[in-house]
Amino acid sequence: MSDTVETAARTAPAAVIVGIDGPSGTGKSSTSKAVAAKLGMRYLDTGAQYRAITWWMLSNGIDVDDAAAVADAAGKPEIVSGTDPSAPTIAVDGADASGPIRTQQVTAAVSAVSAVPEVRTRLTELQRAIAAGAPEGIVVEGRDVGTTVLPDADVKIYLTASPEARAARRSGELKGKEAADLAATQAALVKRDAADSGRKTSPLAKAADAVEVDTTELTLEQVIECVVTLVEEKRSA
Ligand SMILES: Nc1ncnc2c1ncn2[C@@H]1O[C@H](COP(=O)(O)OP(=O)(O)OP(=O)(O)O)[C@@H](O)[C@H]1O
Ligand SMILES: Nc1ccn([C@H]2C[C@H](O)[C@@H](COP(=O)(O)O)O2)c(=O)n1
Repeated sequence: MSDTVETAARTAPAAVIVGIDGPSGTGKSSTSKAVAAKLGMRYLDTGAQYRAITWWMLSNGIDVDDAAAVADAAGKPEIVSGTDPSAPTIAVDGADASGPIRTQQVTAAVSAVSAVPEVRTRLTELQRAIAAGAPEGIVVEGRDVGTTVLPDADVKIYLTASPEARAARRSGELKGKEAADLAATQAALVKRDAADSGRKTSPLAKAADAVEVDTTELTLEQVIECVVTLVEEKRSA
């Protein structure tokens, strides 16, 4: 090995794999993107993949409450995630799906689709392949990353926040009439958490070895700093 190559090998940061899980509105996406961007890592939003497959089911007339029909179709759409944290992308059968996957219709249907084991098997395989192909390291966010997708992740974080704080954050993103209905936002959020935590296959859960961070009283910057510190400690260990 030449001196230059040897020095590079010694100084290059290890390819750390980070899993960030937690309920809706706890700050997973904002934190994961910022941490990945700061540390030169890739970023994967697994929720966007569940939303993408749900959008495809709805667009193709599949009854999302018919688990057998969803299971039969689970292998059909091609889902491609772009993992640049400053411009993450999601495409279904070659079409940009980043807008359509954020509609209320998709949000209301995604828990039913993501409870179907065939859907989870398909997307878990995809997520593992993406993580394995990231030599820079990757921050993967979702609901079951630490427990199921990447149980050997180097750093596992479980974000929480009170339902009131999460609803207020979500309402802040909405405009006009929607923003006024804080109670409805909170109720929808709590309902989705219950469905995600209560499903049989790979429910939303904190991994035994995850670090829990309650973000209720923290600014986003404080949460990012906390996670960056944990990842840097792991990288230099
Ligand atoms: N610690 C925080 N303090 C205040 N606002 C925050 C904090 N963390 C995130 N937010 C804001 O809350 C909103 C939801 O954050 P984000 O989308 O990152 O959550 P999430 O956990 O990924 O949600 P979901 O699972 O529904 O996608 C965003 O508007 C974000 O800017
Ligand atoms: N690893 C994951 C990620 C997401 N889901 C499901 C459950 C969520 O309600 C939905 C949307 O996720 P969000 O965009 O709100 O992060 O996708 C899951 O089951 N497993």
